[in-house]
Amino acid sequence: MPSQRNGDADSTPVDVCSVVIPTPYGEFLTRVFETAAGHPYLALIKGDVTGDEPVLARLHSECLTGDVLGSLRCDCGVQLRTALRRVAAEGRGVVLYLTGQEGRGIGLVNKLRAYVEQDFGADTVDANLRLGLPADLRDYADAAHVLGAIGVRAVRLMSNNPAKADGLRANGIKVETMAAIPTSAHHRNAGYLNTKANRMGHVAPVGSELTELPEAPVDVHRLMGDVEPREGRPYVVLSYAQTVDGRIAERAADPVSHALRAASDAVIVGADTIERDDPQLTVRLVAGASPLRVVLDPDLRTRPAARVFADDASTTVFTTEGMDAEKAAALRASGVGIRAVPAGPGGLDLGAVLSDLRAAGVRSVLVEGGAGVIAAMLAAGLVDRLVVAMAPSIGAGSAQVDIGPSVDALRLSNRCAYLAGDDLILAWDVERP
Ligand SMILES: Nc1nc2c(ncn2[C@@H]2O[C@H](COP(=O)(O)OP(=O)(O)OP(=O)(O)O)[C@@H](O)[C@H]2O)c(=O)[nH]1
Ligand SMILES: [Zn+2]
Repeated sequence: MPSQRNGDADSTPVDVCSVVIPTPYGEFLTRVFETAAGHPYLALIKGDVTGDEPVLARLHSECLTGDVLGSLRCDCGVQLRTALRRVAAEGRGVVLYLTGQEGRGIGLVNKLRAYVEQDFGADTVDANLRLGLPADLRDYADAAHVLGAIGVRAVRLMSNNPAKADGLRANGIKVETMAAIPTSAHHRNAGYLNTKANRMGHVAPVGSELTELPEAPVDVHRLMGDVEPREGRPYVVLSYAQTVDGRIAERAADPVSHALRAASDAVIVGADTIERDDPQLTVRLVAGASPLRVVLDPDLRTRPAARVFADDASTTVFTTEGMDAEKAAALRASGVGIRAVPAGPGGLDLGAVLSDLRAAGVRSVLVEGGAGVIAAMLAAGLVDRLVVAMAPSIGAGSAQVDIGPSVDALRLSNRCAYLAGDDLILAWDVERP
C-alpha cells in the first residue's frame, strides 16, 4: 500500500484518516497519522480533547510481545489496557499508540536479540549496549505534533517515564502532571522493572512499597487479659517476640500485633527501637484505630523525620527536664506532645511516665520494646500482662530479656495460648510480688 505521505518534504506526521475502533473499553475515535519515517501513530480518543483543560493522555510505545502476546517480560500490555480503561472511565482523553517505537526504538528483531542477552545475565540497558545499540532510541517530537494536531494543548500524562514528559514539553505540549501506571511485579519482570527504576529514572514502576492489606480483625481480648487500670497507672501489656531459645526476635508486622495495638489506648517503645526500626506504630493490618504512640527518649535524640512523628496518629515523647529546648519546641510545633519526667533506672522513671499517661486518660498501654524497656518495666513491677510470640527459630535473635539479679523471679498465671501460622503466641498475667 502506498504511503499517505506522497513524497512531501515536510517532516511532520500527516493526517491519514479517522476511524472508530471498538474495544473492550468502548469505542474510541481513532485519528491515524503517519510519520516521516512511515510509522502509523494511532490516537485513540474519547470525548472532546481540545481546549485548555489538561487531557488525560498516554504515549504508548509499541510492544508486540507485551501488548499483543501478553509477555510477562515487561509491563507494556498491562499499562496499555490500564490507560485505555482510565481514559474510558474519565470519558475524555487520548492513548497515542506509537508504532516504530518497538523495543524502545531499536525494533522488534533487536529487542528479541536483547532478550537473549538478558537471558545471559545483562539487564535491559546493558543488553542494548552489548548489541551496539543505544539504551533508548525514542524521540517524542512526532507524538507532540500529533497531540497538537488533534487539539491537545496540555496533558496529565500517564507514564512512569520522565523522558516522555521532557519530550512533550520540548515540543510545545504542556505536561500538567504525571500519573504513573505502576503494575504489580511478576517474578519474571521484577528485575526489568527494578532496572527501569534504578537505571532509567522511571518513577515507581511497581508502585509504592507494599502496604499491608487489611485483613479480618483478630479478636485478641483473651491475649489482653482483664484490662483494668491500676492504682495511679494504666493496665500494662508487654508484647514481644522471642526465639525458642529466648532471645528477642525480629517481628514482621502481623495482624495479631496490630490487633493488640488497636485494643490499646497507647503503645510505648524506647528510642532505640525507633532508631533501629523506624516503626510507624499505627494500625494497618486490621481495621481499627491507631493508639497514642509513646516514645521513651531521655535524651530527645529521635530524628524529627522518624515515621513515629508522622501525622497519621498522635505521638507523645517522654524525656527528661534537661532536654534540648529548641528541639522540643520544634517537635511541639509539629504537633508532637513532649512530657518531662524524672530520670530513672535505664533512663526514665517509668512509674512517672505511666502515672502521667493515666492522668491524661490512658487506661491501657501496650509496651512493644525494645529489650531494655521490656526489662526495665518488668524489673519495676509495672507489667500486668505478658504476650510473647514464640517465633519458629533458634539462635537468630538478639539480646535476652535481662531483668537483673536483684529482682525476684516473677510468677506467671492465667495462661492463654494462640496458634498463628508457625508462631505460638502465649500470654500470662504477671503476678504481683
Ligand atoms: N530494547 C528493549 N526494549 C524493551 C524491553 N522491554 C520492553 N521494551 C520496550 O520498551 C518500550 C516500553 O518502554 P518502557 O521504557 O518499558 O516504558 P515507557 O513506555 O517508556 O514508560 P511508561 O510510560 O511508564 O510505560 C516498548 O517499546 C517495549 O517494546 C527490553 O528488555 N529491551
Ligand atoms: Zn513491553
